[in-house]
Amino acid sequence: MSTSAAFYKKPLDDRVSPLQVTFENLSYYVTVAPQPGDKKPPVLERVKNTFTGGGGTEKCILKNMSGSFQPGRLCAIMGPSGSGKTSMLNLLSGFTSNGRLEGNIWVNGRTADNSALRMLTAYVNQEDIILPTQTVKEAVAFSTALRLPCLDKNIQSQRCQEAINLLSLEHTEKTVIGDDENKGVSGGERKRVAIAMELVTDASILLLDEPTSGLDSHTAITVAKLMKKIALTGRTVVTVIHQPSIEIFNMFDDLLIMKEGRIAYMGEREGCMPFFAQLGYICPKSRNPADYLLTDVLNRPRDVVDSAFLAQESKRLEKLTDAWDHSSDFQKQRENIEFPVLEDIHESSFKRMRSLGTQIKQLVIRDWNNMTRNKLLLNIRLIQIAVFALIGGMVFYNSDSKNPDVQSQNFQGASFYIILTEFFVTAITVLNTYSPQRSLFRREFLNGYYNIHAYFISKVIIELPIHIIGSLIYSAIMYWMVGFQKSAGKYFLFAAVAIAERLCGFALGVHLACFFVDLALAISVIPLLVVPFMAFGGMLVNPGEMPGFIKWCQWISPVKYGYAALAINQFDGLEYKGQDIGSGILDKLNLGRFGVAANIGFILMFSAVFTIQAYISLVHLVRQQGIKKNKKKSKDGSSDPRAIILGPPEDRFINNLNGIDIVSYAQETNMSSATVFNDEKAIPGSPDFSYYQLPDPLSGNNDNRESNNNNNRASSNSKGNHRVSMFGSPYINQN
Ligand SMILES: Nc1ncnc2c1ncn2[C@@H]1O[C@H](COP(=O)(O)OP(=O)(O)OP(=O)(O)O)[C@@H](O)[C@H]1O
Repeated sequence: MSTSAAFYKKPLDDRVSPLQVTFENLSYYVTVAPQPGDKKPPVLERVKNTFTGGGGTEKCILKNMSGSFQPGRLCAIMGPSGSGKTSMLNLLSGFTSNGRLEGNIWVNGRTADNSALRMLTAYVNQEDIILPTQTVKEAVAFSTALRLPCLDKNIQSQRCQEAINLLSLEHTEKTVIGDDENKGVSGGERKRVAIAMELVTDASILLLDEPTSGLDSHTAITVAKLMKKIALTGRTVVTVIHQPSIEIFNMFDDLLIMKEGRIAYMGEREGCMPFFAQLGYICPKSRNPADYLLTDVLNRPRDVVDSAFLAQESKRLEKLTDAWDHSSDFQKQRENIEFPVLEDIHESSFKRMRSLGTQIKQLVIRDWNNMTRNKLLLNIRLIQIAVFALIGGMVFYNSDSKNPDVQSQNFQGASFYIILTEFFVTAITVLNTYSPQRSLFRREFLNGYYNIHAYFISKVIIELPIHIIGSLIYSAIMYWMVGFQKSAGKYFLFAAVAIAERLCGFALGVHLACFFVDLALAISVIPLLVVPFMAFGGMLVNPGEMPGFIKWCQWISPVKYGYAALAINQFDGLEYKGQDIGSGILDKLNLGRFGVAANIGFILMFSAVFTIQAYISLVHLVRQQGIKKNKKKSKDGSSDPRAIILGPPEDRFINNLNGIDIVSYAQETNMSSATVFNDEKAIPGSPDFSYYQLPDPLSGNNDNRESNNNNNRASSNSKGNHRVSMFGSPYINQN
């Protein structure tokens, strides 16, 4: 019998647990918008779809894929563009956020759902989104501090340095990552930083999407060598690659060749070309096998219009993938699935999230650096505050010296102006700043850097003081220039309203940034809020004179509460030449029965509502929509994906071992230790035998030992149950 585990070697790095990924009948579907020419559903259904977002047609991205990825080996996923390589990697990493999944993915024989896969894998995706203002060392240290399972600070910094050295990034340690506008590290270095950031997690499964794309050939080879080096430590390394050079191609241990969501070949690299040769595709000696496969064998001609020829090509390609399903190499993959590595998965294999306090601390430090290094943005924000205050101050300058009518009009105008600048300008500024960080948040969240609470709280910690200081500067300039009432109490209430409106604008900006995928879309939605908020703001039209059926809208406008608070604050007790003029004006304004403090309270309530909405939008952003959930329960009844992974393998795989000569199986598969059976066939010597140490395949030690005294292993079972143990604690098979 040959099995997948034949590939398995004891890891060289004792931090690594050998994790084998197997998958069976994996199909993945997404819903796409209805295409022109699609049959239209009945009217009622269309109306329902408008609200539910349903109604699209289902598209199959991956079709019935079965196979395995082995620990200690480097596997390349190759295939023409659109063949489903990235989708496959997204499924393996648990990054898939929508669609429907059929089939199973197992890690060491345990069902793994999206969240389990995210905890077990490190994923370097194509975009390698890293905060541009971080230096190389800061980026790697940030990942280490938040994701390395070990808490010891010295070990953390040692591990961070190890990763930097391994990726030859020492000379760029202090260089910023940069972006299109501010040049930082090169494309290849950036790619290597992204790999280092994942490597420090000590994850035993490393997935990379096109890590060599856009790199010169020398750097591409360096990255490929590095992947090989990582695989040799015992990790399972899977990479999507486009058109590798012959040198890189020869570094791969295994290949998964895909065509239109199906497997065209999966197995050892050496077996690939003979497999295709057998189907009549013989690679000329002068050609790079990867080029030959991707251009001559698997590619559908794109520039041909002859429909008969295209139909012929479709048939040819279908035959090719059908041939895989009937091949002996496919049978090997089936055996890998049926007889997986069953080694225990330990807690240490999970990426561990730090405490909330540590997450907040790391995020606050990073955000602070980001803000202070982004000097231009910071300066513009400060200048903006000063300019708006000065313009307002000049337009409404010395209003207290004017006659009562002008004074009243100016105070009302100034109050409205303050609300517009503090509320709407802040909302737009925040939206512009936060919207681009959306994808960074999504990537880091899904990669297990931090949770939503930590992200949220850190943003508030960083932004709150800035907005409060901003409003204080604004109030200090504007209040005295306009000539509002000279009273410390009134000044502080004025500042409190400005702060509350600014916070409300901040919360609205964050909400819009989290809710809309696209910044342009979010900006175009802002007028839809601004105009009604202004119309019902209490200044443009007298609230008492509005038509009854629409009057209530004033109560859902944060502008109205701010305007009312400022107007009441100023007109209350306002005198002209010793005469009270304020009460008359307030009566005419019809601003409602609430006082200044109550109005401030309402503005803060709006801030809280926008904040909650922002939080819900963030949750929505990372929510796993529609993906099949892990319904399986662990043996102790838990449906927690972590408990399932830490528990025993599925009965199916244990049962598959029944009746098999487990000792020769383990020897054949190079396992260093195996087996406890109350089954005479499997037991060398005594029927009470409980543990058998096989020769270590790496040390070449052939001194087989029999032992009865290993307490961690099974002893004979009084009930006569069969016990099977591969590398770990025994699992009882109730026969
Ligand atoms: N969420 C989705 N909605 C609609 N179509 C999708 C979705 N995800 C993937 N696809 C489609 O599935 C196919 C496979 O996409 P995928 O990105 O996995 O291909 P790929 O082999 O990685 O391509 P490339 O080499 O060009 O990156 C493509 O036709 C793509 O348009």
